[in-house]
Amino acid sequence: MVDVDVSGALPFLSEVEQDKARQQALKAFEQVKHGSGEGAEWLGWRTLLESPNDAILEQISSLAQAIREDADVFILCGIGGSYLGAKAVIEALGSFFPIKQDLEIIYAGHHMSGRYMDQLLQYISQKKEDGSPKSVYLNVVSKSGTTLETALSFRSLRKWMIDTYGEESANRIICTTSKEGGALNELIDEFGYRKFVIPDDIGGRFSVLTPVGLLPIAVAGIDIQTLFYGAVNEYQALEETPDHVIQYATTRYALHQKGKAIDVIGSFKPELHSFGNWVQQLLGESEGKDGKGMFPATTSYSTDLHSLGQMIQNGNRNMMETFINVNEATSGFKVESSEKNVDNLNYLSGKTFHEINVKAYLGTKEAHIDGGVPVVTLSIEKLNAQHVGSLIYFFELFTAIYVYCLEVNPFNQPGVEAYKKAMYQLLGKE
Ligand SMILES: O=P(O)(O)OC[C@H]1O[C@](O)(CO)[C@@H](O)[C@@H]1O
Repeated sequence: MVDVDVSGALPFLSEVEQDKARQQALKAFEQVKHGSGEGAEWLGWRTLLESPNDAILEQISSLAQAIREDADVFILCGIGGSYLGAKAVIEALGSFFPIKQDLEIIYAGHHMSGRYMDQLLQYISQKKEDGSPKSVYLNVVSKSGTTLETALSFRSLRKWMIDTYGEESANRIICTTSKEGGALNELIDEFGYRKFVIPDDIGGRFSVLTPVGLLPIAVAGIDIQTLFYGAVNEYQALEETPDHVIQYATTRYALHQKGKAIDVIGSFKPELHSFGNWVQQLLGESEGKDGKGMFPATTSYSTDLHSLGQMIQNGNRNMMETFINVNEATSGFKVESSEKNVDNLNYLSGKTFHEINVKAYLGTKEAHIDGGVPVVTLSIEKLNAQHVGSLIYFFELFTAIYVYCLEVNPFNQPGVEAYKKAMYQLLGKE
């Protein structure tokens, strides 16, 4: 289970403030549980875990295995919830550096850089060392099937696939979209592309445990059954004993009520950087409505202590901080002893980087609290598929509960349309 430590935030809140917020969080949890809150038709991310569909997990795993055996490159074309969850898990559990001969995952469709597309097409057109062409698979993910960034990139990539592989391209293009509607479904009908369905009752940012996230994650070689059942376990545990998630929601809500406007969400594990980006969308699109919500800012430590650390320590006291910790070391890499000790680092000889990093976390936490920043720490035991699955569901449930505390519908994102409307007008779309 995800562990929650709010002791670094409680000194900033009175008992009355905590009690009031706790009542609101308990009420919000009941709304989620009984589907009685606004937007309850979007609770499919819970039903998914209540009644797991092993057949779909199996289907995804075996397709992923076939792709892994044949592909050199797997392109995931999507934006927002259609790629952030997969990227978060792949980076959390994968390798920092490409392993030779291993399949390469490339992201596309998440911006409109022509230079990126140009270079991507050149890159996938390059021959391998033995002179043979690269074997490329393309997974386009778009619930609406109309998102411009994704659709534009898919148009170019699909053309490249057809030019390169001819009819066989149909076997190499996999579409993940809604059951019906949207341009993608028309292409699927016309060209017979393989299709995975995003359930209607699950919004993009809550979709990582559907084929949206699971196919790319499985293609990356990660055990999706373990990931999924890690989430199922967390779901079951929190239905029984929601104390941890309620504590976090209570604390964050009380701090927001007291005027905190930014939640700096950081980890001392750089492999969790993209996980922070996933949380950022989950919270940002869910809570940022009606003039309410905290700005979710993602940081990666200790790197960002040398860029944002000053601001967090001494800047405007309008922020709180959420640390995401992993208790167990992910490597035993050690500081070696040096005969001459010119750099004066021998006092650390024999210690692991993990041990030093833990001290950096503890020191940072202490300093930030002293500097007036309330701190909450969320911890998982190990960085593996099971615990990352737990963390995913924990954040999903937390988001729903916390946003209901604000009396806001967590599951829509009406504000995203404003830029689209203005952009399409400028582009002359009819
Ligand atoms: O899967 P789609 O429909 O392409 O949408 C991608 C993303 O765009 C948004 O709708 C915002 O425009 C997100 O909520 C979503 O995750």
